[in-house]
Amino acid sequence: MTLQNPPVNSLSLDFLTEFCSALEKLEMDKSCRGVILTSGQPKVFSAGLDIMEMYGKSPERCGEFWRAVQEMWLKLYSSNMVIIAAINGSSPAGGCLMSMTCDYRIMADNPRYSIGLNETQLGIVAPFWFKETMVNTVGHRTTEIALQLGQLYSPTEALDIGLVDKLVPEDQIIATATQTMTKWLAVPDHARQITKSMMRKPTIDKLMSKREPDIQNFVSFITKDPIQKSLGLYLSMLKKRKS
Ligand SMILES: CCCCCCCC/C=C\C=C\CC(=O)SCCNC(=O)CCNC(=O)[C@H](O)C(C)(C)COP(=O)(O)OP(=O)(O)OC[C@H]1O[C@@H](n2cnc3c(N)ncnc32)[C@H](O)[C@@H]1OP(=O)(O)O
Repeated sequence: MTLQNPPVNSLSLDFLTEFCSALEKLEMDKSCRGVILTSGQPKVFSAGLDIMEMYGKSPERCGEFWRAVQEMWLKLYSSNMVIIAAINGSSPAGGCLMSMTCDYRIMADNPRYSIGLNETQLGIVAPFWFKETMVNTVGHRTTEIALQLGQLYSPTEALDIGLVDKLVPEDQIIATATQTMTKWLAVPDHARQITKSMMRKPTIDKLMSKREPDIQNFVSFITKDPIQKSLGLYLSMLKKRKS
């Protein structure tokens, strides 16, 4: 699957809806046992959640957006398929979350790229299921530091902490992902799928049982004046940096 939402693959409501529907089709297709997730945009895997979906929007619209974010996470994290992330660009916040739901992460070895959950840098807080996905990936202590600082890691740093599994030159990323997929698909599906589910079920069940309160929490948090102000400042910083 190639992410195509120019310029930076930000995760808008429309894009998330289309992504989930495409993933669901593959999940139901018995001939499809694995997916390589990559970006069709230069330099960026995904810029994370579309900040415009959280800025100046009605509570109803924010709720609808958050449900779509939850759905994307649930579909990816609980997929029966082998999902390999071929991270061919920067992957902050929601982009990092998306990468962490995959079974294996291969990143392009380019020091200009970065990956991490940088929410606190925007004045927002990564929700419990973002946090737990990271704990499940890199452990508790590393997550505590990463989340409080809103740390973005270079590919080499990400490899050191286990946030990604392998670095390769960018032009070898799909070939390496394909070789890796062959290895993963050599394991009998049922045994691998049950094992994956055993590892991830507690985190998935927790969000499933708290979906509505999590949406309400998000809406009441994101629509608060100081949070809107922080997002506005961050957006203007992004635009200024460009000029
Ligand atoms: C008490 C507990 C309560 C819990 C409540 C839960 C609350 C949780 C809430 C939210 C969680 C959010 C998670 C997120 O994912 S937030 C998004 C964070 N993303 C970022 O910080 C990334 C920002 N972008 C960048 O750093 C760069 O754009 C980069 C991805 C590195 C690409 O750089 P470059 O190639 O140089 O491109 P530009 O910066 O020039 O960007 C091009 C245009 O795209 C716009 N842009 C960039 N990112 C986003 C985005 N995430 N959303 C919307 N728009 C984005 C950028 O402004 C440029 O626009 P323009 O061309 O109009 O200037």
